[in-house]
Amino acid sequence: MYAEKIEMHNHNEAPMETKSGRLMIGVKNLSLIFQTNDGPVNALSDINLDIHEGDFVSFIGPSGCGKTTLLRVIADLEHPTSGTIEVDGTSPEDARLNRMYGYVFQAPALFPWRTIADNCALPMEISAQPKARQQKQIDKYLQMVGLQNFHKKYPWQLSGGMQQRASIARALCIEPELLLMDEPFGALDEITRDHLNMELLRIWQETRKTVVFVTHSIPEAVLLSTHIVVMSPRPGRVTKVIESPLPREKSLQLRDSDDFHALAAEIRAVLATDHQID
Ligand SMILES: Nc1ncnc2c1ncn2[C@@H]1O[C@H](COP(=O)(O)OP(=O)(O)OP(=O)(O)O)[C@@H](O)[C@H]1O
Repeated sequence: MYAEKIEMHNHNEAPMETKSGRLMIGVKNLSLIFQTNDGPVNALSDINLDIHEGDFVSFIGPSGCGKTTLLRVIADLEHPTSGTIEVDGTSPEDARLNRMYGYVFQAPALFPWRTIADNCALPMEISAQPKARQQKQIDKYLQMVGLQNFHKKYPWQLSGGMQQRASIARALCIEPELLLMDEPFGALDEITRDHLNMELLRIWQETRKTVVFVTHSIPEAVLLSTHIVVMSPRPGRVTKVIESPLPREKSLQLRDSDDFHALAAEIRAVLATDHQID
């Protein structure tokens, strides 16, 4: 079953017991300083965060607050300067080697010379999965994202939204425990974005993955998330973790509800405490 809690705790407090579900990501007193020619950049400062199995967690905050950096630390693409992070009880490196991650970027990052099916196959080719298994996974996930008739097309023959759906299918093909998504719909028009938000919610319900999602959009964070991590810049800190009171099963009409507006207003107020959202 899904866990129902995410907690932010201060340094001296032990992490709180979870009501249910296993701890997928545990971050303690984590800081990250980039050394640059212009001097050190404090990208993340003293981050404490617990994310549980089945949660849909969004990171929101203004440009430069460290959302992508934190996602990359989870994915073992960056390493903390101090503090610790565990992913399902292991290091991010072990989690990466165990293929726990599916990563979806803002740009679909599909190879133009490969068909959609062959793009989806790539991570499975790298992990030397049998061809029959690759085919089964490609069929399953292209169907799930509504691209069952596009196996043989090339990326440039698809719209931006379809390309992004293909990149989600590619991430899901290796059956990752964790889906890490960095502003995946940021470059899309609003109508396509609405559609893909609903698709993503459906896929999340179907697969029961844990999702960590970076966004600049308050409505998107409210619509999608079970928990919203509000971050502030200079240095990047977690200002507040808000647990959503909205149901897990959602429709676009929910955006007209009082609960939706109240949650959006709460996020806006937290963001406004130390900065303006860009
Ligand atoms: N490889 C790097 N080397 C040096 N500084 C970096 C590096 N990557 C990120 N930074 C800096 O770290 C800070 C956090 O960057 P990050 O990209 O994580 O922010 P963000 O919240 O994701 O921003 P955006 O919303 O614009 O994508 C910024 O000041 C950025 O310039």
